[in-house]
Amino acid sequence: MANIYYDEDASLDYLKDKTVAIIGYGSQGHAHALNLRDSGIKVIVGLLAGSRSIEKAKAEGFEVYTPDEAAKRADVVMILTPDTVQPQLFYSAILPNLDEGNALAFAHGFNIHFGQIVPPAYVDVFLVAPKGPGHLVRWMYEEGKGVPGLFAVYQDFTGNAREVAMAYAKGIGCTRAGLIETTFKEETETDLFGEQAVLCGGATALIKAGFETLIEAGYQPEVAYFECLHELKLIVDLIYQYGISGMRYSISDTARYGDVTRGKRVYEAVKPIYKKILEEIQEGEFAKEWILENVANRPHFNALVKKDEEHPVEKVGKELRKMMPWLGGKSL
Ligand SMILES: NC(=O)C1=CN([C@@H]2O[C@H](COP(=O)(O)OP(=O)(O)OC[C@H]3O[C@@H](n4cnc5c(N)ncnc54)[C@H](OP(=O)(O)O)[C@@H]3O)[C@@H](O)[C@H]2O)C=CC1
Ligand SMILES: CC[C@](O)(C(C)=O)C(=O)O
Ligand SMILES: [Mg+2]
Ligand SMILES: [Mg+2]
Repeated sequence: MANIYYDEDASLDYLKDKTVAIIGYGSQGHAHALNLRDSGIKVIVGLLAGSRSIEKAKAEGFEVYTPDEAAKRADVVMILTPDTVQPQLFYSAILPNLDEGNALAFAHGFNIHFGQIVPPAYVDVFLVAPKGPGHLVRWMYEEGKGVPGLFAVYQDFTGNAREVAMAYAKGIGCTRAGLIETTFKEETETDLFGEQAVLCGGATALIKAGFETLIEAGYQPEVAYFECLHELKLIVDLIYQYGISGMRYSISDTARYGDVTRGKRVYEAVKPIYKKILEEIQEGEFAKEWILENVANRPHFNALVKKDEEHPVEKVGKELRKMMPWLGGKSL
């Protein structure tokens, strides 16, 4: 079993008297910056001139510099821009401003693992990857809770990289929920697999396939929405809180029987596809495709996202969610 680290295992002292530069102020960027600051760490933000997020970061009380200036002023530089723009940003603005003994940090191992960023030997290199979307990293921290996370050290120049990484993870709230040590390879491959096959790609595929099946058979779209999308959250909440067996305790035995027998068929259909998706990740095929898609300005990606934005499940959902004011929540 993996060692799992909690608050008492990590010390914020390793970030005391250090300045952390958060480069990028999006989903993860705003959450790391705010949580670290609330944990008593000095944080500055690095954003390109003209960046849309400058106003937000300033309004939330941060000193905002250009990425090169932020890197120059910092001891720890955490890169939280989209993965595909990180190499260009790293070589143009960050690398020239890294001093000996600084730390270069990531929330995902993609660019190091796939060789898109090659760090200099005179810095520490680590990752702290929360296992949750950035907005939840912030909201849960504010509620005194945390999102679990992984950390890995790729390069330990100072001899303290591991302790600094764990301090960083504590500062953003991961050690409240559980922090696991990993490698850049394991984090990168499992994270890509999870988001493609299960969490995002897999879940949305199940929703769309279920919704379409019911609509095509003549059932009302609103009924299909409640059945295949809305209730999924309620079922997953039970699994999240009580495990699969706990969820099965709350559902009817008719549902339980359908779950274990029909679910098995879905499982058998999906498992070989999952293996193929994982292989494409491990062999760098997915990384190459995604990097080249960006070089071409994302034509395939944009077309697929647009098609899904126009899916009837989105149209129905928009209307039905208006009738549930408690879903308003905080804005993303
Ligand atoms: N999203 C998530 O929850 C998770 C993300 N990660 C990892 O965290 C990292 C950050 O991801 P995420 O938070 O989604 O990123 P976002 O897409 O939310 O980052 C947006 C920020 O990056 C800035 N930015 C966009 N393009 C550039 C550019 N070309 N040069 C400089 N800055 C730019 C944006 O500026 P502007 O405001 O001008 O657009 C904005 O401040 C990635 O490595 C990702 O894999 C890891 C775990 C979960
Ligand atoms: C599930 C998607 C994710 O890996 C995440 C929020 O953890 C991401 O890259 O955004
Ligand atoms: Mg992830
Ligand atoms: Mg990811």
